[in-house]
Amino acid sequence: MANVKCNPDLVRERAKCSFDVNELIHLIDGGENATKEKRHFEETIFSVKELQDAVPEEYLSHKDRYENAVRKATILRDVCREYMKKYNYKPNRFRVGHGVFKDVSPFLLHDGMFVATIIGQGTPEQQAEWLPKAENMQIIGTYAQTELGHGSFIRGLETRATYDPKTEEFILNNATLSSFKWWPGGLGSTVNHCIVVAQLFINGKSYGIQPFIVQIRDLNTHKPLPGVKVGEIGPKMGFQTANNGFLGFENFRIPRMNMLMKNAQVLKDGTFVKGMNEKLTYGTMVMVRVGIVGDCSLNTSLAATIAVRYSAVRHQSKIKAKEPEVQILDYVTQQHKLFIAIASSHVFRNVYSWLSKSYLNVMKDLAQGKQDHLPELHATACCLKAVCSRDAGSVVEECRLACGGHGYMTSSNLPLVYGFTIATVTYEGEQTVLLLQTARYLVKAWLAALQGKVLAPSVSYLSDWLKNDNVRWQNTPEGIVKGFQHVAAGKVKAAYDTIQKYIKLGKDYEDAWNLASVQLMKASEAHSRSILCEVSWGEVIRTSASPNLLQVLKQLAQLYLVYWTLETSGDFLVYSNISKDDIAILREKYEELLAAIRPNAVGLVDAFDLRDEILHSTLGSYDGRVYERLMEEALKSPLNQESVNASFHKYLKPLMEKAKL
Ligand SMILES: CCCCCCCCCC/C=C\C/C=C/C(=O)SCCNC(=O)CCNC(=O)[C@H](O)C(C)(C)COP(=O)(O)OP(=O)(O)OC[C@H]1O[C@@H](n2cnc3c(N)ncnc32)[C@H](O)[C@@H]1OP(=O)(O)O
Ligand SMILES: Cc1cc2nc3c(=O)[nH]c(=O)nc-3n(C[C@H](O)[C@H](O)[C@H](O)COP(=O)(O)OP(=O)(O)OC[C@H]3O[C@@H](n4cnc5c(N)ncnc54)[C@H](O)[C@@H]3O)c2cc1C
Repeated sequence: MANVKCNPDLVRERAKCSFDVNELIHLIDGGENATKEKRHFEETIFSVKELQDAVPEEYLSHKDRYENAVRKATILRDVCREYMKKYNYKPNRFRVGHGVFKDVSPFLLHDGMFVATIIGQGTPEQQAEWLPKAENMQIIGTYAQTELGHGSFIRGLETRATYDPKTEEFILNNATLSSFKWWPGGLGSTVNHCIVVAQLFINGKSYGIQPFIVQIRDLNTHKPLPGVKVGEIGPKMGFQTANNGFLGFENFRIPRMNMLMKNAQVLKDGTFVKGMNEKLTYGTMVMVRVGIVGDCSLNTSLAATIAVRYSAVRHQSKIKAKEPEVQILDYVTQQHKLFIAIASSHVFRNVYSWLSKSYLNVMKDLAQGKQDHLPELHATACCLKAVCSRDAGSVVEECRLACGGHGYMTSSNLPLVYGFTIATVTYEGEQTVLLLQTARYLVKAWLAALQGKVLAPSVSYLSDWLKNDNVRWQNTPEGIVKGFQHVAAGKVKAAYDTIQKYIKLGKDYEDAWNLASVQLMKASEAHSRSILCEVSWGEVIRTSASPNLLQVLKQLAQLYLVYWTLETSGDFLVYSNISKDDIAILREKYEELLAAIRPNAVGLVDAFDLRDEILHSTLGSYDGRVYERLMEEALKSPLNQESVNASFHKYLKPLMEKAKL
């Protein structure tokens, strides 16, 4: 990239960077070798001509766009397969996926959830049967859980799987419209198999929801099998190429062994054998929630790279009347909008790495029959997924707005990035619903703290606070982290007390919970923020890097802490010993941090190492040829391929002539 002829502003920005950009790239990737491998893989993918679109896909019809996405998905699959064989390297398909599809792959659910569910929910025999076929694409699948009538409340799902011991089969039925599966990616026209989450019935008795692997289309003709009604749900706000679909069954029979039986089992005679914990059926969702935190880091880095590079190139208005128009990046308000995006991407990455480790540890425990840490993992994954996805959506939108009118252009790619980022707030558990799951855990933890019990590490601050809620405020990163814990503890206590108040007024527990649920949701958000702050600051101070880089990483981590303290200063005034003077000091600190980060802004986004082919942005390319690219892309519009459009003769001219009469 270094040899590309760049916009002079970007050249100047890069020259003043105080740290080694390559060092940060390697740190993010996990080592110099990992960067080399990543770059070699990406070079290979983006040199495949067939993966490059001649016409921007936004000009294609819905159908053509889908077909083009499937075409590219199959080529990408082949190239990856060959690459993996040749180099024994497991690539990150999600990252290059943004480049190849701009939006998302019609195979996203195959890779992200179908294969993962076979691994997580299948017995060794079932894995041996389906995993090789799924991994080498002999079968293509999705994860079909959500229905028209129910998404959040999965115990309310209506799709039925009724066991027939005579034939040793399950009979699938969707008797009502609301029971139709609705949303699964790839279901529309791509997949031939699904994980169907359905209510199990044996001898008229319900045994809760279970996962079943179901073939829905013929492998040769791709026609829906008899008894299957399947189709696509139509255009959405984003995810246009994900091929989301609907599905219903009528007396559709599948063999008994198609129920994934790692947890619960149905024996030949119809005996139901309970698993260790029925919530393990929800395991794929926990895994994906963890992954989404990582995805939030990537999505935020895409938007930050585009907006920061554009802000370095764009000149508008003046700070001093007699001086030239400034780079918009010099406006402190612009820095306020953008630097939190850079900082958030690092925070999400560090927290993702921490959460993934917890996830893997819990999976190891579960394999040995130990489930003590599962509730803590579930609660942590829920609130982090909810808060990170919401933050990522807000940050991406702020980056888009920070690009003014050009941020509204599809060719900036910011609208698309916003489309797939904001979807993460809803899928894999709607944000409020997940925050309230964490709140259940926090309320239990609070009760345990009141009873003097030892709490799990992520909530032990509740006991500390109970012992001493009068800690002197300190304007240091550690002091701020403590402050966030105080806010969270104060909010948990307030929400708990509110529940108790309603119960004393004669409400039953469930109604009291609902009445207190805004407070519960906010407590859960505060808990999540305290984890984000504690973990990210802890990761940064443990990072081994050169002094120059470490200084910049600490500035970013502090910026995150100070930004969120100021954003939620009302909470701090209520729940901690912060004073108005402390807030004034933090405001000053925040301004100092913006100024300190300013010279490194372009270097920092360069260190995300996102190739132009992944960014897909007229505003964010490495060379900063913003206006040239905007014009080049505009000229690709089909309306610019003719000097006079037919509508002139058909409609405009007659209109003007009528007006003359
Ligand atoms: C960098 C890598 C990137 C990778 C990215 C991944 C790529 C894939 C991305 C794909 C893109 C889009 C795909 C989208 C797919 C989907 O959306 S699939 C559908 C997802 N649906 C949901 O998430 C539904 C949300 N609802 C629920 O999860 C549950 O219904 C809910 C938890 C809200 C409630 O369940 P109930 O059974 O009603 O439980 P409840 O009574 O409230 O609680 C009982 C008890 O159980 C505990 N519990 C609940 N869930 C779990 C769990 N998963 N694990 C452990 N324990 C769980 C809960 O805490 C309660 O405990 P308590 O002790 O009684 O309090
Ligand atoms: C882009 C995208 C891709 C998707 N892909 C898939 C897929 O591949 N497979 C799949 O199975 N599903 C998929 N989904 C579905 C997704 O998982 C659900 O939409 C999601 O879980 C939310 O459920 P819902 O739509 O029923 O929302 P609802 O639950 O109806 O939410 C509506 C409102 O009700 C509120 N609400 C609901 N319950 C409660 C409660 N208990 N307490 C307080 N408030 C509540 C919510 O907070 C929200 O404000 C996808 C969705 C999207 C947007």
